Amino acid sequence: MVERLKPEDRAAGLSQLTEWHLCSGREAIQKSFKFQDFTEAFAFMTRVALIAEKMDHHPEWSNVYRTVDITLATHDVGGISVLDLKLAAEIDRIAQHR
Ligand SMILES: C[C@H](O)[C@H](O)[C@H]1CNC2=NC(N)=NC(=O)C2=N1
Repeated sequence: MVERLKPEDRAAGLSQLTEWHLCSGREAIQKSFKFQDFTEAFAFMTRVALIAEKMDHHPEWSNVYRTVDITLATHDVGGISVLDLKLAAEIDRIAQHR
């Protein structure tokens, strides 16, 4: 079972990511993505969904037109684990190759 990260490890991991923020009032990280249009946003979500399923680690997200808001947390440990940092990095990689 994956472990909940200690604050210092969490901060170190976050500093390696671009524009992911700690949520206020909840141990989770979040980032907002904006695309050219709905089709681009949904194509991105489809790619992320396939990676998430492969990792067995799933985002909380919402989509409004061309914006996708993503929150990552590890429900099994009630906080942030290395899986959230890995998925965030994968999501950024996907967003860059659009
Ligand atoms: C049984 C299964 O491995 C777990 O329920 C997985 C599935 N996807 C998950 N996704 C996220 N974000 N957190 C989890 O704790 C989690 N657990």
